[in-house]
Amino acid sequence: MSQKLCTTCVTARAVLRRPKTGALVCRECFYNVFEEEIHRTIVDAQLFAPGDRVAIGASGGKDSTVLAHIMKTLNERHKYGLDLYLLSIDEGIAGYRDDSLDTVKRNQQQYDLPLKILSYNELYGWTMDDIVRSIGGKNNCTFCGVFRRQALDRGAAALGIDHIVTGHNADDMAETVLMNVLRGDIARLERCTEIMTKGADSNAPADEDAGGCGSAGGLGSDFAGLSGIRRSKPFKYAYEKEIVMYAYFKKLDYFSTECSYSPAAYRGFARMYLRELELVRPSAAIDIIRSGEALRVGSTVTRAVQQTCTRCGYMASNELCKACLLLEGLNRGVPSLGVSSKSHPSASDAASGDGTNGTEAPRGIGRTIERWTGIAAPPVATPPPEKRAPARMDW
Ligand SMILES: Nc1ncnc2c1ncn2[C@@H]1O[C@H](COP(=O)(O)OP(=O)(O)OP(=O)(O)O)[C@@H](O)[C@H]1O
Repeated sequence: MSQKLCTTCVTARAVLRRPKTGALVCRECFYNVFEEEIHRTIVDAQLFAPGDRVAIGASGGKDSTVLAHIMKTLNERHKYGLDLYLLSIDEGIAGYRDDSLDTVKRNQQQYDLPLKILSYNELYGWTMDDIVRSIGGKNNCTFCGVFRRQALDRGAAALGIDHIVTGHNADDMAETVLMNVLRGDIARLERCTEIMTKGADSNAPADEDAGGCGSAGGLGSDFAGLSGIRRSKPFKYAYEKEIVMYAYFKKLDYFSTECSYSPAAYRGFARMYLRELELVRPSAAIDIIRSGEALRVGSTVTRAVQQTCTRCGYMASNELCKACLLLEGLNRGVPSLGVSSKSHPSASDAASGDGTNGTEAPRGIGRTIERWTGIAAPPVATPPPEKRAPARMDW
């Protein structure tokens, strides 16, 4: 196969078989087609308007690193006229997020984008390490997903940004559809394939739609305006494998270690199921997304009525938003408060809600790409030496 020509340019040697289409392509044609598919997604969904201030949710992982690279590339190439920023949340997980944030700081230099980092500690007075010490290893992803969502909203609002893009990809979307089907969450199923949401997050776990906070540390009730923050997923139709290949061939600098608190989440089962489906039907992820998009939910299905959190003023499905409830439980030493919700998924589900438990690029990525494509991978790119330059906080 390695001697075959690219089926697009019919000139250069093919270096990979696209997982999405099965087409043999050379490196340049792969970059081109991958980037232009994202551009098409953005244009078709009318995600942006000139002058928009857009924050890229940057975790340092493969998806958001490729997203930052592509958003910058397309913004310049197609003159979107966007003001781009990197927005990172430091959950306070020693040995994981501190290392991935080092990657984001390098990305900030590489892409020359302003970076804002907000930490759980400064927002809530708790790091994830503190939370796990307090509650143990079981429900921590619920806290993390809910708090991250709020932290991203808060960071964006503080910067006058009304649009956050995240690196959720086609595999994430398809898994979410499957999970909502499997647990019978019809109301969420209706919304989970939307490319853009405003306020409530269709992927959010439990009552995470509420975002919000109720920090004993006194975040106050300054959530006015946050309900207007848009979230979108330009990688909605991009296959995770192709994102990894793009990062690999472009030698992008990303962090590929799994979160130390990542449990055997329910999403993991959906992911395994999707992988098996793809063996017999490579288009399974896109087909599942399309099915989700075409679904119309009957009027008899009960949908949560959106309210305002009486404590912090943010959107909620109950008197208190989920974040306020969780924080209340932590501060009162009753961490189970707000974790179990009859009508909502378990804590392990929550790991997936904000995309907090996505599949990382496996180690030995060269070997993996070889397995996926059947083509010998080039030598592994070593990340550039760490520069340790201070992050630019020029908001
Ligand atoms: N700590 C964070 N700070 C900012 N954005 C985040 C953070 N964690 C996740 N995100 C956003 O949510 C998306 C999905 O996150 P998830 O945890 O599922 O990771 P992933 O699928 O491995 O993505 P990535 O490879 O970008 O880490 C990320 O691509 C990123 O845009």
